[in-house]
Amino acid sequence: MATLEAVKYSRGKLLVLDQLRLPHEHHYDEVNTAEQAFDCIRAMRVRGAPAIAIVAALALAVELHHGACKATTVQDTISYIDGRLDYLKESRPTAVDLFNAIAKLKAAIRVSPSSPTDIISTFIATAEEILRLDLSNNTSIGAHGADWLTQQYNLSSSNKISVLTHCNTGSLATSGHGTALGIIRTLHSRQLLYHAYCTETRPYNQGSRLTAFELVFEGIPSTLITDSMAAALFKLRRESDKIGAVIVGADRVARNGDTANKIGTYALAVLAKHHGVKFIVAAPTTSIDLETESGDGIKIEERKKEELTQISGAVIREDGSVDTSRTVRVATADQRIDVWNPAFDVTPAELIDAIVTERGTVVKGPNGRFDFKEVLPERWRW
Ligand SMILES: CSC[C@@H](O)[C@@H](O)C(=O)COP(=O)(O)O
Repeated sequence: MATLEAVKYSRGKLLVLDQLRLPHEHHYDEVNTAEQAFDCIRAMRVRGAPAIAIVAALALAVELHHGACKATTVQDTISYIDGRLDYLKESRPTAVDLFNAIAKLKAAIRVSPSSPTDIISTFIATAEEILRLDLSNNTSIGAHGADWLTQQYNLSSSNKISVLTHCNTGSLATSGHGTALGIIRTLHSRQLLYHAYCTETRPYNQGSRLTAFELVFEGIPSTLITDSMAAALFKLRRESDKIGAVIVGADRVARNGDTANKIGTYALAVLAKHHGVKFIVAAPTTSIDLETESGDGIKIEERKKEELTQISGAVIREDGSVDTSRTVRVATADQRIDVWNPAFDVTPAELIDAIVTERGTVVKGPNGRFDFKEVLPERWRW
């Protein structure tokens, strides 16, 4: 079955799905410059840690492919690209995939650059590799996560698991398949999934607008709840509803395993601990930040108050059907109220049971700490 694509790319052309219009409208914007990519990321027309990095890298690749860089020397070409990457780095502050992609691109163009053309070709090839790798990484995360859960719960087609997920970590947040949602997809394809629950994910509703849409699109048995219903869900003891695991993504995993993810993740981890439910983070190694010791060092993005005080959606006709041609924005609170709107929170490593990467599942060692040496030998430094 075809899957949803956040980006469509061929050399020299990048199309980005406008996620603000989902689930009612499927509209792709052409993104040709770093400025357009910056705007697309900042406005959250594309969102999700891996997808942000992919759009930034590919937009600059498109710009370079069309001759935007007029530099005639190796040094000036490198400076031009560095400047464009530094600009893109400012688009959103919490997800580390973009920063890791920028570091990779900057390093690649410095390996024996012989001419401006050579540097530009290397840049484009590296940006395209970031896209390719993300897709294969997600498939591996799905397999490792499903393997780990199978082993923990002795899963089989007659002993399936129900899970809860938060925010959107699927095809729309990545190059395809997804991270946490990738594990859910793999469980489903292996006939090991009883039911997937997804939270609405207030205030931006990535769960109800995007994850619910992906789950329905894929035909995965699923139910939407508000964020505030999670504790009640964990308490249910009906076989079909018993949640075996919470599976979430990550915007940044610090060196000690503390994980920044969509606001509300921390609350779910506390609830999961209380109810004895396993809490799993699914993230490619591009989301791991070894330079940041703990969650205290992660910058948390704060977003505008209108995300809490207003909401937009398609018009419902008298007969209950949805008129996708018209969207309206409505006020849901007194517009003068002060608002605190952190987009992410940090779940302490002590509340996380496993971190699933494309290179395997990391659990705490006998010292009670996560250790990413095994999955990131090339980046690991004491
Ligand atoms: C796969 S990214 C991790 C997600 O759980 C989530 O936090 C996310 O998609 C990022 O949020 P967003 O603010 O929508 O860009």
